[in-house]
Amino acid sequence: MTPALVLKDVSAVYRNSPRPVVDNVNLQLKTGELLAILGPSGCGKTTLLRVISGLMPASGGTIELGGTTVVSANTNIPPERRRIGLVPQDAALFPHLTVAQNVAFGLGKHPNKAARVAEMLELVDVAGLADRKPAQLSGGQAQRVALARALAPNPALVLLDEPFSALDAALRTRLRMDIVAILAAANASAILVTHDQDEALSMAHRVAVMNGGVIAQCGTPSEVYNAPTSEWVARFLGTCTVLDDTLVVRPEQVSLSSTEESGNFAATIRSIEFLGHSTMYVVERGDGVRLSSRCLGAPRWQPGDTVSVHLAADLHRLS
Ligand SMILES: Nc1ncnc2c1ncn2[C@@H]1O[C@H](COP(=O)(O)OP(=O)(O)OP(=O)(O)O)[C@@H](O)[C@H]1O
Repeated sequence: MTPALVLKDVSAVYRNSPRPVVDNVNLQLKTGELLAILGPSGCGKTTLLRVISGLMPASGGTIELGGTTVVSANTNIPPERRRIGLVPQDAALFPHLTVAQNVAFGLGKHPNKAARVAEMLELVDVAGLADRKPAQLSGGQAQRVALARALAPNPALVLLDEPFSALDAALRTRLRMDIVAILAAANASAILVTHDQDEALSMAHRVAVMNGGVIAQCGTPSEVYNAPTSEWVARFLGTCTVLDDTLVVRPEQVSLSSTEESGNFAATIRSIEFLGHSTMYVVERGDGVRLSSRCLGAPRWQPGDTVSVHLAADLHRLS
């Protein structure tokens, strides 16, 4: 089956930047797949989206959308002809149009405009808000409408640029699974740009971890989290200690007990952070190496206590 999107050696450079901000990026997206591009601020995520959508020219490489070349050395299809739906950070709905009119906006001379709008509003669960203006919507509702507007023309690709960044933490978590379900129901191929590890790991089929303009690693959420290919990726995806420069130890792989057991080693509790569902401890081995340990429930020890530490058997080794 033809991939929804193929990027081959795509680079991008700003006029005043000394080196490419997107540097030889290679990625493929299957139809119906949700790929997260995850990376720290300034790594080039938004620039990559701008190049894919055609808002910025590539300085090199090729881009194919649904088997059609939209960018190459002698091709640069304009944004409006790429069939890409964009969901920006702040919804960016047209303030003077109603919800229904916003969703209808990109439909042009669609034969069943009203029915398509109704179908999209139903899909994102805002059917009762069709006649409201954007100012009368909550942040979460506005993002749903922005997604409906992006999906309405049946785009080849949906780009979501930090779509939850303006929302509070509780709403953000709730909306994540809704958006995944909506994209799946529409069989949409989508790229989600985020700097939030939890968001990328929980929502995407695959995660491309980006750093300094390059894709440091691309894989399933479990591959990038459990089998990082570099110390940088390991650390970016969550708390860890790297033992002997090679062994990646995550807090959930470190268990503590009060009784000595064979294979365990002794350590001293240095700090405690109660997180409600779990407690994060920092423990220090005799040689001064510190490890984080996540244990379910409330704190059982105090700073200064000696505990017996057990490491999981399946620690990942960096090659
Ligand atoms: N118009 C511009 N001119 C010159 N440099 C720019 C321009 N826009 C962005 N940059 C630089 O390009 C780099 C990548 O920026 P980009 O916005 O793509 O990163 P990002 O990963 O999306 O960051 P964030 O998560 O903070 O939005 C940064 O170093 C930024 O300063």
